[in-house]
Amino acid sequence: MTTSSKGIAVITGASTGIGAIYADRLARRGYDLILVARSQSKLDDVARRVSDVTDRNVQTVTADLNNKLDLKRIETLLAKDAGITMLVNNAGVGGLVSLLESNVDEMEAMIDLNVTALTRLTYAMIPAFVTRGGGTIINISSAVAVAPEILNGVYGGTKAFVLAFSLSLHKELADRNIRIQAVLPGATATNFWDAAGGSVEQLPSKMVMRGDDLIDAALTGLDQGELVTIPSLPEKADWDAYEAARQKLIPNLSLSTPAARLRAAIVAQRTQPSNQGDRHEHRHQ
Ligand SMILES: NC(=O)C1=CN([C@@H]2O[C@H](COP(=O)(O)OP(=O)(O)OC[C@H]3O[C@@H](n4cnc5c(N)ncnc54)[C@H](OP(=O)(O)O)[C@@H]3O)[C@@H](O)[C@H]2O)C=CC1
Ligand SMILES: N[C@@H](C=O)C(=O)O
Repeated sequence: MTTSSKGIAVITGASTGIGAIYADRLARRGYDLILVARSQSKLDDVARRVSDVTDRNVQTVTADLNNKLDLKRIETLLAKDAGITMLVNNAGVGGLVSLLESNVDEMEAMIDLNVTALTRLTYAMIPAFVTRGGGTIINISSAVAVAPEILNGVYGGTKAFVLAFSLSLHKELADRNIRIQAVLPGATATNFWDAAGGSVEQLPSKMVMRGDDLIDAALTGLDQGELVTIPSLPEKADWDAYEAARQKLIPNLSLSTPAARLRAAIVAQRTQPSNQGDRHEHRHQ
């Protein structure tokens, strides 16, 4: 077991699933841990298991990140505890059904957790990392960040936010010795599916990754310096090509004139005699 500490990793959503496996793997890599979730008993189980195997210091903090006061408590912890060197923004919930089948209040709660809590925790963490000269943030996004057609659209939107936010953080903070990684898991065998009202059993097994494989691949991506890690993607070149296509758009996303492909139609509309019929109808309504 590693004896020298790499500092403290704070993992949100560490009571089950992906977060609990991060706890195990990061402790084995020499991190002490602060584990955050709502369920104290599940956090205690994870903490006991991990500290038995690794001898690392593992603390637990119960917090509902949908609750403003609880969230503020975790923000304060991140800002104040000088031992923290890593934040894993993992807590999240999903949705599996379409707009017409889903409830807008549940969608709002999902945005509060997947987007607002993650954003506020990052805002609390970054200035502390800047002051201390560095740190690492791992943001758990999802494959649906780039494939929002697959599950519930609000869920995909929240995970697209996590990806976009991570790309921006990387650009802003690379020269501050702050590492950012966005992880985009595909379907992973955790409680996520039941919590979202479905079942992972309904998916073809060849699409579903084991949690330990997912986290080991994601941490290997981190070791290899990846900004974005899609654990199942066979060819990194495919992501690089996607990213290169996006970068190619950037110089043309804000220009003073409409594109030529649209201009001809605009000119035609503007040179047509004004639509007197419509105005006439309108006047007599
Ligand atoms: N499983 C999958 O197929 C995929 C998952 N992901 C993402 O991975 C992340 C982890 O999910 P996963 O491990 O699969 O699912 P789980 O349901 O197993 O874990 C979710 C974790 O988040 C915690 N959590 C949920 N709501 C809150 C809350 N309001 N406040 C604090 N903690 C909360 C849960 O703990 P507690 O209930 O104790 O609060 C639990 O520890 C999520 O962000 C998810 O979107 C991304 C792609 C695929
Ligand atoms: N990424 C998974 C969920 O978030 C999926 O692709 O099913």
